[in-house]
Amino acid sequence: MSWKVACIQFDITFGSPQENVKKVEKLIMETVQKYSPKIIVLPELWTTGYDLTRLDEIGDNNGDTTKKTLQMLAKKHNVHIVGGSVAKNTSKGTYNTMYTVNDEGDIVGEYSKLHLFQLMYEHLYLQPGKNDGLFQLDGETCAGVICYDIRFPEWIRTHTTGGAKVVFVVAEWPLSRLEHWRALLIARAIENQCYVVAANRVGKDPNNVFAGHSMIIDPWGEVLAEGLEDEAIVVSDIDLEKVEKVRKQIPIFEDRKPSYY
Ligand SMILES: O=C(O)CCC(=O)C(=O)O
Repeated sequence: MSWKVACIQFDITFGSPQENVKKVEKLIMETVQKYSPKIIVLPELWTTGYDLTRLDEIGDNNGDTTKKTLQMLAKKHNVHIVGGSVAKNTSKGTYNTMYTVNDEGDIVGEYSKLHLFQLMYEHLYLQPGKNDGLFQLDGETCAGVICYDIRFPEWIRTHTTGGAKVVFVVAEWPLSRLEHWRALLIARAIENQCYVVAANRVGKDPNNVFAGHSMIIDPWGEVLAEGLEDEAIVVSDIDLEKVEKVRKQIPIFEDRKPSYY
């Protein structure tokens, strides 16, 4: 199985869902026209940005509007969409939630960020998720995680021991820690012998400048495509058979000693 994947890295208008939805509709159309990808990946909190103090007002009730929008776009353009994440408002609080929709418009994945990033005050405004990020696309097991999650190798390992061959990462990662972003993503790909497909926003908000540098990394740790710090579509083909090849060459999953860890 080979897929063309496209990460759309763009600047998010702070606290303005309507504007951001319009922009994403246009960007998805352009991406499909230019590259015909099988999968499109969006960044974290792409409808609101980090306007955390106003999430009650600008978050999405149960994610309903986001789900409808992504379903409509996936069907219209015949593309799977790993829909970044949005603020989902519920009676139990607000979650930072990723929806994945297949090209038939079915919601195949819903994951709410588990590790909340205290440095950006997420723990004061958001609830941690309780489910894993595994989902199926074209019969292949994939996983989705959100930004700070990549600092927790045990979490990503849970997904790859659960069968994931591709780990999608969606983020609003600041430029000041760009080298952490790059190193952590490459390490997660090497240690799990999986593809890592990571979409990060660019631009700035009142508190941060964001790094961009969306990356597509193969199971050997080679960077197949990488953005810079401006708006871009980062595209590569990924061949899922390479996961098996690398796992045979250095059989990490066979050689693990989980009873000692
Ligand atoms: O871990 C980091 O340095 C950045 C994490 C982050 O920005 C986030 O989770 O939103």
